[in-house]
Amino acid sequence: MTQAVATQGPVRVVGTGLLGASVGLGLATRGVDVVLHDPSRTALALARDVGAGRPAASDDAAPALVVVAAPPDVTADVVRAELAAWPDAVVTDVASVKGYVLDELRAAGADLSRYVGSHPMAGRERSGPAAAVPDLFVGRPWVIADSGTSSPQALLAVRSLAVDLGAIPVEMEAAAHDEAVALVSHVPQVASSLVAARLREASEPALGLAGQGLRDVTRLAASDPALWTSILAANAEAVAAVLRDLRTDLDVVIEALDLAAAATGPENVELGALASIAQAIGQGNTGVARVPGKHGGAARAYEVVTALVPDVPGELARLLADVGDAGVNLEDLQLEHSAGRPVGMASMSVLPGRSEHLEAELSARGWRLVS
Ligand SMILES: NC(=O)C1=CN([C@@H]2O[C@H](COP(=O)(O)OP(=O)(O)OC[C@H]3O[C@@H](n4cnc5c(N)ncnc54)[C@H](O)[C@@H]3O)[C@@H](O)[C@H]2O)C=CC1
Ligand SMILES: O=C(O)C(=O)Cc1ccc(O)cc1
Repeated sequence: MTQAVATQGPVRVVGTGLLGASVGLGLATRGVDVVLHDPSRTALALARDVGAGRPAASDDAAPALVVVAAPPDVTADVVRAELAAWPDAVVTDVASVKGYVLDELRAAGADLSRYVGSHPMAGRERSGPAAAVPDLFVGRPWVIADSGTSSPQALLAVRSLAVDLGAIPVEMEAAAHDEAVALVSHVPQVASSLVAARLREASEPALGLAGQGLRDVTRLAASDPALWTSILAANAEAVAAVLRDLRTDLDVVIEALDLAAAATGPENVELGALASIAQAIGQGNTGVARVPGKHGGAARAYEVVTALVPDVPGELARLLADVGDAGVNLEDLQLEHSAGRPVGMASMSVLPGRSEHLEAELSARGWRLVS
């Protein structure tokens, strides 16, 4: 049985890569008629194959809604062409930058009453339709950016799209959106890439020491360079402003480290240098505590129970079943593989006060715990 949705088909998805195919797949799964278009014949055929919809044909009914999911640098041109081709359709785009697209549309004199910018804050490090998933947007914020003259009907259509795909609509002006994503998405991407780039010539023994910390910091570094160049260039001013502040902070730490390196011991380090290092780390503590946790609420302090999991099929499932049998709800789970060892570490976050009970239950079932 398909869920009841408010979105009216046909929905036309233009650009059938990761985002477009995920939108198509999510809608098609919920019973909405989706037609697809992409200049890449392979991307189009792959999107069809993953179930994102059917390729557009000349005798198709006019779409009620068009979703443009092309790279940011071509988005405004594509939105403009779609507004012109379908005079009764609402057109939205999912580009990661909103001001740039809106400015170009305004300059071109597009009909902005039928256009609403949007941005689902959900993605993956992989591109293309083969990486599409129908539930990509579930529980994620989806920014709705009024063009300034978007009609209430257009705003409602895009809001419904977000809700039908399981996302949480968040209304925000384009400029405020761009400053926000510079800080929470675009600069983290640059930082992750730059840290990972330092590893290019690392020796094998050095890499063998890598733990979850490096994996956490470099996860985004696997992203597509072409797409991210387009995103960063379209949000250049806001991203560069945050990077300048980051450079100032980096310079303070480098200077303090140079002073520490020049001293013969901690007591001889020039006054204030160690405090600068502690302050940088401490300010990071303050910042990370502000990152919203699961379900969009404030970050919660969980207790963590870590178990060793033999690298054998079925062992992780057995561990999770034992956690369930112990009557404990997992709030989060992280897996770490030790390089060259046939064992992994499963770090399970549980609500405060539940770790002692879980540890006792897992020990009784023969699990080795790491304290
Ligand atoms: N990848 C991510 O995690 C997220 C990406 N976005 C935004 O979604 C949009 C699409 O990104 P992805 O799906 O990740 O990229 P992708 O590379 O997987 O797909 C982009 C698709 O656009 C097509 N395309 C290129 N030029 C086109 C044109 N002129 N007209 C129509 N289609 C064209 C390409 O053939 C390709 O199939 C971008 O604007 C990006 O900023 C938004 C949220 C998350
Ligand atoms: O993986 C993550 O944490 C992301 O932040 C993914 C992402 C990438 C690009 C966007 O425009 C929005 C979301």
